[in-house]
Amino acid sequence: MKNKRFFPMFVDLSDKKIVVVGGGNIATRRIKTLLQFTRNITAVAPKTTMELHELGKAGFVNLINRPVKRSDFAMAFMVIAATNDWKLNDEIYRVCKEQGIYVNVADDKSKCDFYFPGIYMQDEVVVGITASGLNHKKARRVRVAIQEAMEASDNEE
Ligand SMILES: C[C@@]1(CC(=O)O)C2=NC(=C\c3[nH]c(c(CCC(=O)O)c3CC(=O)O)Cc3[nH]c(c(CC(=O)O)c3CCC(=O)O)/C=C3\N/C(=C\2)[C@@H](CCC(=O)O)[C@]3(C)CC(=O)O)/[C@H]1CCC(=O)O
Ligand SMILES: NC(=O)c1ccc[n+]([C@@H]2O[C@H](COP(=O)([O-])OP(=O)(O)OC[C@H]3O[C@@H](n4cnc5c(N)ncnc54)[C@H](O)[C@@H]3O)[C@@H](O)[C@H]2O)c1
Repeated sequence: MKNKRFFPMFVDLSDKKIVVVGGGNIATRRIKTLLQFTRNITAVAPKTTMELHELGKAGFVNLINRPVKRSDFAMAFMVIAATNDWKLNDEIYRVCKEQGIYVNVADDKSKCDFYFPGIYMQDEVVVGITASGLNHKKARRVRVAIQEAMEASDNEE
């Protein structure tokens, strides 16, 4: 093991403010995942994917179309830095650490208070898989294996 193990905390996000910085493919994918847990998401980016633009227009996400500002993090519980500018991602990391906000920097696993897991959900069951930041392909493989096993056992019933 060349990395720390993170505790799998299952947390109620529905009443907490989440700020996603960036509006590209990664931000869009993570916002779609988070929408299964909360509608309290603010995304800040000068440019967004069409899909995120539509989610903003439909009112699922509070979309702010401009470069991020420090004040965007006020009252945030969790921040995801998913811009294509590593210096900006690093600055977001430092601001969040100063303010005690949980932060995930999508291009640097050493700057994550939490990792994004591979997720599978079925009714009341929520499966979250991490490979401790060492192997996202393995996290995906394990998630798919569990998903297939659960679906196969349903079909047997
Ligand atoms: C599980 C999953 C959840 C999700 O993202 O939804 C996830 N990554 C997934 C996919 C994926 N990731 C990457 C690609 C691009 C193609 C490729 O390279 O293959 C693809 C494939 C794709 O995009 O399709 C590239 C990548 N990922 C990270 C870095 C930076 C670094 O390692 O430092 C870079 C290089 C970025 C760069 O180039 O700068 C970092 C992280 N990615 C994590 C999670 C965290 C814990 C990982 C672990 O458990 O080990 C961690 C550590 C932190 C975090 O981001 O939370 C999801 C699979 C879900 C599923 O299918 O079930
Ligand atoms: N963790 C993972 O699983 C994973 C996977 C692939 C890539 N990445 C990393 O995630 C990051 C984003 O990747 P992508 O493919 O979504 O990039 P992208 O180029 O599609 O999107 C970048 C976004 O950043 C926004 N941005 C730029 N400057 C900004 C500013 N000042 N304020 C707010 N937003 C700003 C842009 O408007 C754009 O929406 C990259 O650093 C990439 O290396 C992470």
